[in-house]
Amino acid sequence: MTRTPVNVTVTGAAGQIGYALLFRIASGQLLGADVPVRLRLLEIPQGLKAAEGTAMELDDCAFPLLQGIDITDDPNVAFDGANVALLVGARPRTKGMERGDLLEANGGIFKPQGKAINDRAADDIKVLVVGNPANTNALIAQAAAPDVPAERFTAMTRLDHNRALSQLAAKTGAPVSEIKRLTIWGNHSATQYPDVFHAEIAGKNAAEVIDDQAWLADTFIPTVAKRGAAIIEARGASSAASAANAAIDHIHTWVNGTAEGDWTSMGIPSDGSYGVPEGLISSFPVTCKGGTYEIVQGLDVNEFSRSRIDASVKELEEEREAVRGLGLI
Ligand SMILES: NC(=O)C1=CN([C@@H]2O[C@H](COP(=O)(O)OP(=O)(O)OC[C@H]3O[C@@H](n4cnc5c(N)ncnc54)[C@H](O)[C@@H]3O)[C@@H](O)[C@H]2O)C=CC1
Ligand SMILES: O=C([O-])CC(=O)C(=O)O
Repeated sequence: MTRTPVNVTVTGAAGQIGYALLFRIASGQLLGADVPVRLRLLEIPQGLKAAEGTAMELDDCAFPLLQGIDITDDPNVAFDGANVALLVGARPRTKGMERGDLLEANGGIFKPQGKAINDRAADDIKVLVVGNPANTNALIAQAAAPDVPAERFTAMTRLDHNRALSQLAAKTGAPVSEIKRLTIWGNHSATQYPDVFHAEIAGKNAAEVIDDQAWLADTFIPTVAKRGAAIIEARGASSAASAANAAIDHIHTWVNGTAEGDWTSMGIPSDGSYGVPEGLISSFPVTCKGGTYEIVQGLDVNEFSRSRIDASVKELEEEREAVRGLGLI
């Protein structure tokens, strides 16, 4: 194999998403079946031993594309020459923790990681933040990386997008492959807005095919928005394999493009489109081509959608104010 390997850094590598993610990256599902990769695993000191165990298992798979694995607790080493960074490791909310405490604890993780990306990553670095609160953690990392183009910092709403596709398929009986142009707007939180008004099911407008406004408002939207909590309730642990799958989808689409006539959802820095204040990392409908993305423009936003997008964006603004108040951005 003559092609230079792509350096993929994964933080929180010893966690449950990491375990579901690394084998798929090493097998070629992230970047393509002909793209060799070198993995850089970042963990906190207590996680290093488990990460070493995972690396042993990766070795035991004898993946032809895997050109090396480095394990470290130093962000400057982990992000050195990184082309793709998956920021998965985060401080989970624990009992009695206030929202401000959570943002502050995550600031302690994402600010130094953003700085290390700024100082060490390759010029073509693409960053996906998975660790919650993903949109605001992405904002913190981005603010600490002033030399990296702002649009390289993205947050994951692809899991929400995939959840919404699946719910629509179950409701209408259409295969997932026939559902296009769905959008998740806003924050990766319970305020997110899964929008079907521009979606198509087998070429027909999804809202018209469903023709059930009450189901959309009272079943579909809350089911998608609260799916993460429902999984935690059922599994006793948060989504891991589906989150890893969505992370693979997010980067794969960003690098390889969206299909003609379709789009996806990504948390990206707003350029002010659709009234979302500039700079907020909010989910939008995007098309990807040649390793870049663009917000889909010109969609009509009806009153029902407007109020829901505004509510989620308001939450993002509050999170931004909170981290600003903490001096994190
Ligand atoms: N955006 C999304 O759609 C989703 C986001 N998530 C979020 O993803 C995150 C990870 O989830 P899990 O893997 O299930 O958690 P986990 O707790 O199993 O693993 C997290 C790992 O991160 C490591 N870690 C903590 N601080 C770190 C640091 N500073 N540097 C490097 N590693 C660090 C921990 O040692 C641990 O191994 C959580 O914040 C979760 O809420 C989960 C599902 C979906
Ligand atoms: O709340 C969590 O940790 C899990 C999460 O983001 C999701 O499943 O969407």
